[in-house]
Amino acid sequence: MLKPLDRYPEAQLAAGRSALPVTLIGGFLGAGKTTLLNSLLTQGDGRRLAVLVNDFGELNIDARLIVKIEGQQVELANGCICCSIRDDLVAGVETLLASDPAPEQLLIETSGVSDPINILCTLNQSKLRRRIFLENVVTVVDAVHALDARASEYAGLFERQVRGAYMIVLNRAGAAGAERLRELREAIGGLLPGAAIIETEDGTAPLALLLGDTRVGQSAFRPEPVPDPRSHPFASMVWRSDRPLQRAEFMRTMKALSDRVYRAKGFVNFRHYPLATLYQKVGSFESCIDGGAWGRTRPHSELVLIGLNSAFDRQRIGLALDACTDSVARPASGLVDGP
Ligand SMILES: Nc1nc2c(ncn2[C@@H]2O[C@H](COP(=O)(O)OP(=O)(O)OP(=O)(O)O)[C@@H](O)[C@H]2O)c(=O)[nH]1
Repeated sequence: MLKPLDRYPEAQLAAGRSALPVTLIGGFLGAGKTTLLNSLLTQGDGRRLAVLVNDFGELNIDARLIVKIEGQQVELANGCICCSIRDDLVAGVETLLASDPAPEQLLIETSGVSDPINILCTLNQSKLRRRIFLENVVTVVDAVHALDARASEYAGLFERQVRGAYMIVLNRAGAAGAERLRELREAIGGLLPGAAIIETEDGTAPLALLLGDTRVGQSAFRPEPVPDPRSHPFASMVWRSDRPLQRAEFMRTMKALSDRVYRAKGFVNFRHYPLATLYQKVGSFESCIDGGAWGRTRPHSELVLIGLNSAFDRQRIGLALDACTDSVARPASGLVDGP
């Protein structure tokens, strides 16, 4: 049997060309894509990695959360690489291909609303077609929240993300419980029979497994036609303020906004706290961790918020957050509409 990391040169020879292997990491909003990517980057295997990250919102928070690597990194924000910013995807990959020294592996983290099949079609139909080689398509599934997707407006997106994968990473497996995991495996099996499924907590999958020979590797991109680019029902906004946030009020407000805001992330400035705080929300899960010193940057808050189009009232969300700041007398915040 081939050792997992020996597999790529074999595949490259079989493909009869010298091409950059690409691994796509997709999955729904907050499923754990960045966490998985960081785990892979931290493990490393000696190859020079290039990373392309796409955030759906106007700010690319992920780019600030990804661990530093030796190789190159390109960040794309303000749209989704599967539909609205396809040209940017192709240009981003081109930039990475041209970097010196040349990368030996490209990892693309898609936005949480991306359809992997659509991305593969874009790459397949681009001038890059012969310069890259599809190594793996990994879809990260949030084991706690994913079953809710089946009865939601984004059920179709969930299905396409699973069907488009070569390998499924079931993240937050510990918190999901055995019964939910069983049900989820069954649902995934129905969409992608025989899928290779790895259960993880905090995205800690062995690098060798993701690049290894347990998946059914593909030597060519998929030829299917590009589906309707308007098919995902999500909207985003950025909320900013220079005024300190009252922490308890902010946490209460974010909870109250749960029916409209599914995903939120960003760095915030809590009153009486000297450091930045990285705030993250995925469904009902929230976390606040140390976001580092402000350094020369003036303390401020900057949050990306994403929710279903049908319930996403930007003005109301903005006003609710404004009301959590120290003084509402001075209008210092700015609202920016996302895609
Ligand atoms: N409890 C728990 N939290 C997790 C796990 N994996 C990720 N998280 C947290 O969930 C939040 C979202 O994780 P990310 O890795 O940023 O998710 P993502 O899929 O990249 O999110 P988007 O790119 O915004 O769609 C972060 O606060 C993570 O620390 C896990 O296995 N268990």
